Amino acid sequence: MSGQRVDVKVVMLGKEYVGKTSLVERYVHDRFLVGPYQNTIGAAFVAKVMSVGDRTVTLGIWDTAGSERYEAMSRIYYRGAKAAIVCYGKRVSSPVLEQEVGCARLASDSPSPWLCLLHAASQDLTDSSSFERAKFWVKELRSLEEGCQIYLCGTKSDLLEEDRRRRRVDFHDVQDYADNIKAQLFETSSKTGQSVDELFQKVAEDYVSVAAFQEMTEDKGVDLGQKANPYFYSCCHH
Ligand SMILES: Nc1nc2c(ncn2[C@@H]2O[C@H](COP(=O)(O)OP(=O)(O)OP(=O)(O)O)[C@@H](O)[C@H]2O)c(=O)[nH]1
Repeated sequence: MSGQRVDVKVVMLGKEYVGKTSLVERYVHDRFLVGPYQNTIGAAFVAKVMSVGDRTVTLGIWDTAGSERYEAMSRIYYRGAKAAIVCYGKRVSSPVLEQEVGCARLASDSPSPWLCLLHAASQDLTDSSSFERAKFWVKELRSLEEGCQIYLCGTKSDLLEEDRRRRRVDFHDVQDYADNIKAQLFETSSKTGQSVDELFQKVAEDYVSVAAFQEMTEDKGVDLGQKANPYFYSCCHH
């Protein structure tokens, strides 16, 4: 990656355990890692080269740590980002969590496996909502990073496929919220790969559209007809 130019800085934001690292893993390496949950410390960076039509676009993806302990660091990583993928998870009912929590406990190398169990449980069973945390990041980005396009991402959709009653964040409520903040909404599964490529492809396509629009306005002035597109519209305000 050294010397390679990154076209689009993308930052992954969202509560711990929501599935940000898994999303990046699925997109970049097309794999879903099973095993004990390993929280991100600080942030991780990866770049991926992709095509949009006849253009080559390099996404530079910063995967931040979801733990509130690292909140100040996440702020450093979203500076100058052109796109933010803000993740929220559907809260799921206890059978799945018990399974996940159990895995964390059994597989842990920790000398105190019960501490590990309690830690994992507190992240979902007693957690109010990762959606609230997503809103927190959206608010920050809106006020501090106006040039950053936001993509809301509902993760772990495979868990819902198993049982629709597990849905805790209503899709239509989120869609309304996404419309209000002019964000695009995706529901993904890193386990099955559902909509993961589409999400990152959209990020790159939007970058190419905006770059083309900027070139056009620099050369020929603004075509007001283009402002019917909400993405161009918000772009014109930056
Ligand atoms: N079933 C299912 N589990 C998932 C999915 N994505 C992530 N997970 C699981 O959820 C747990 C947390 O995933 P991570 O990707 O590490 O979460 P994160 O948001 O990066 O967490 P932090 O690094 O703490 O911020 C792991 O045990 C994953 O295997 C998914 O799409 N489906």
